[in-house]
Amino acid sequence: MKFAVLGAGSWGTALAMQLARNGDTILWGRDQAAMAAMQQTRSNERYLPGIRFPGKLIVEANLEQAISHCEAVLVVCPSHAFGDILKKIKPLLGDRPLAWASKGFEPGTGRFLHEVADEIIGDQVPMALVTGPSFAKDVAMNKPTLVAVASSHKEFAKQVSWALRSDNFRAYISEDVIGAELGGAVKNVLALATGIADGMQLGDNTRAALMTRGMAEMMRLGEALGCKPETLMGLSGLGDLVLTSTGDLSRNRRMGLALGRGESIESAKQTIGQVVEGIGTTDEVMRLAKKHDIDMPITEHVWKVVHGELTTVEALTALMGRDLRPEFD
Ligand SMILES: NC(=O)C1=CN([C@@H]2O[C@H](COP(=O)(O)OP(=O)(O)OC[C@H]3O[C@@H](n4cnc5c(N)ncnc54)[C@H](OP(=O)(O)O)[C@@H]3O)[C@@H](O)[C@H]2O)C=CC1
Ligand SMILES: O=C(CO)COP(=O)(O)O
Repeated sequence: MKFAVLGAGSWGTALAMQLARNGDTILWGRDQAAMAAMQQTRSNERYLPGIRFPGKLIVEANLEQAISHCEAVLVVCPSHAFGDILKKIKPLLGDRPLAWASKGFEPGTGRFLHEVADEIIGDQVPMALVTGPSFAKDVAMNKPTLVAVASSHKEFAKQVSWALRSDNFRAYISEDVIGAELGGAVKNVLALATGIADGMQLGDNTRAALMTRGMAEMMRLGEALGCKPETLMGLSGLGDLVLTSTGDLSRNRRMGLALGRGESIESAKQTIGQVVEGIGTTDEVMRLAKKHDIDMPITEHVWKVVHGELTTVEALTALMGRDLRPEFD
């Protein structure tokens, strides 16, 4: 199946490279000059410097051309741009199936990306999402990686997983779309939390505690939303939480590290220079937690730090001072 990958940031480029290890794959990005440079150097020097594209990766700066020459579309943009891109491609899509690999919620509404896709594209075509513990750089460098492909269309999920499959890449399929999306979003907030703790040099015990109790928050919210617990304990939940809470390639973790050292969000954003989904996701997870009356203290205190209501030290003191309770309710 020939994919057009829409979004030529680090993850779109890495996924296009992975697909191109198996066959012709189109990579589209909105920046004409950047796409011309990619075609010339056969690499994405801005986001993945020094890593050369496979021969079967086709660089395309024209959106209509990209879609008309593909059999399926994979959208890999930041979550805030997801709805806009879908509106743009809807008239071009025809009966081509649609996948995405963005992680997060629609800003301002807290809607899952599959809800946004359902509203804009409807049941016109099969849809799937790719998620799980996968740093773009490692995938681009062909390091062994496992992801999950979630879809209510089992056949399309299988097609996506086969298109991605290689000696160093495996994609497991799942039918739990909400669970897969929830894990990939909430872990961004928890990567901020563990990053903050590490930036404050609180030590290994604190990181383990935040990951474990953060996982409990994810499970509580997941239960309220009807997710399968095993999805959250799998690649798209726990797997991605471990990766982004411990791996310094994570932009969310690096944002947390900066906040923990006392830097501002704006200055950390400048230094990171790429999308940090967790800042917006914190708002949307809090919105969901309130709507479903779920206690998510770590998320709540990350929210308070991000919004300047508490310093990192005050947030730590408040979390450590909570009433004692059973580990499992
Ligand atoms: N990087 C990673 O390791 C992983 C990322 N993800 C997820 O993938 C998504 C994309 O992240 P990533 O590629 O890393 O982000 P980057 O910051 O590396 O790149 C973002 C890309 O999106 C493009 N973009 C931004 N707004 C629009 C728009 N309105 N229309 C079209 N393109 C747009 C940017 O274009 P321009 O360069 O012109 O600004 C840029 O190419 C995020 O949701 C992220 O959480 C998931 C798994 C792994
Ligand atoms: O989702 C990711 C890896 O699975 C990337 O995480 P960051 O967005 O924190 O870099």
